[in-house]
Amino acid sequence: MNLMDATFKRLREEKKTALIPFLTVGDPDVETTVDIIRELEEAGADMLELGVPYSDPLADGPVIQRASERALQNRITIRTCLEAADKAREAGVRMPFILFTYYNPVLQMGMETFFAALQEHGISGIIIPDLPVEEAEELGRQAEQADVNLVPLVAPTSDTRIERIVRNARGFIYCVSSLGVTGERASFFEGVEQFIERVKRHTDLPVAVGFGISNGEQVKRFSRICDGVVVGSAIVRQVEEAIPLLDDPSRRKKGLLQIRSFVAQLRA
Ligand SMILES: O=P(O)(O)OC[C@@H](O)[C@@H](O)c1c[nH]c2ccccc12
Repeated sequence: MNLMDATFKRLREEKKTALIPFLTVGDPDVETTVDIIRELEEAGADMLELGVPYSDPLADGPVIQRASERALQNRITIRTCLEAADKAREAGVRMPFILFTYYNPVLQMGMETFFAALQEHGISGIIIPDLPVEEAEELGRQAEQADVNLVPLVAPTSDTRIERIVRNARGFIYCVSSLGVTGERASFFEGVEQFIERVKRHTDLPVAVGFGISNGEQVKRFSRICDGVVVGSAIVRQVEEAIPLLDDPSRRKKGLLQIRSFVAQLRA
């Protein structure tokens, strides 16, 4: 059991749903990312997806694509993301970190090096959206040895493959609420709750939902049936809109508070 598992256990005892933000590391810069991580925890985040910016974010909508472009100007790599995690720990942040990366940067780093680095930096989980299912088994084994949870994504179209996808999962199951790319959504398809219930029948692990969730109403709706709710684009947009404040030392605190209050109202 690692910090992520212990956190889900505590939240279940408290009958609370985990609020799981996603942030692109290095947007607008690493120091600001560390400051934002602290604000997110203060605002009630329970664990955090640390996004490794990537040049070809196929599954991402415009908000996160723009964040990746800004972050890539700072040449952010998996290693810089792990260093940012360390800096957040040094700043007193205690929540579990989930490294979110496309598969290519992992292949470039090499599996052994990648998992050794995750272990060294105390990363509790990884999400790799474009990980081929046939490679998930081997990667799951290496993750298990490093005490890192390989969190699988299950899409509404995964139907017959849900069983196979969740079989060697650890940590939690990430139900993708909608088809298409990430990005705030005003509504979700009719059967989204039934889809989540179907996934829950195939696993004893906590089940979280993400994609499109952008306000307190939607968080509340999914908190009724999920152990976790992921919010990415809506928060990344807050970061984007706050950049002029964050870049101005005299208004930086105001920018950070703007992001914090957005996340706090998601929880309310
Ligand atoms: O941005 P949204 O719509 O709130 O969705 C969460 C999402 O940002 C995060 O989990 C994520 C970022 N990039 C992804 C690519 C695929 C699946 C999930 C993701």
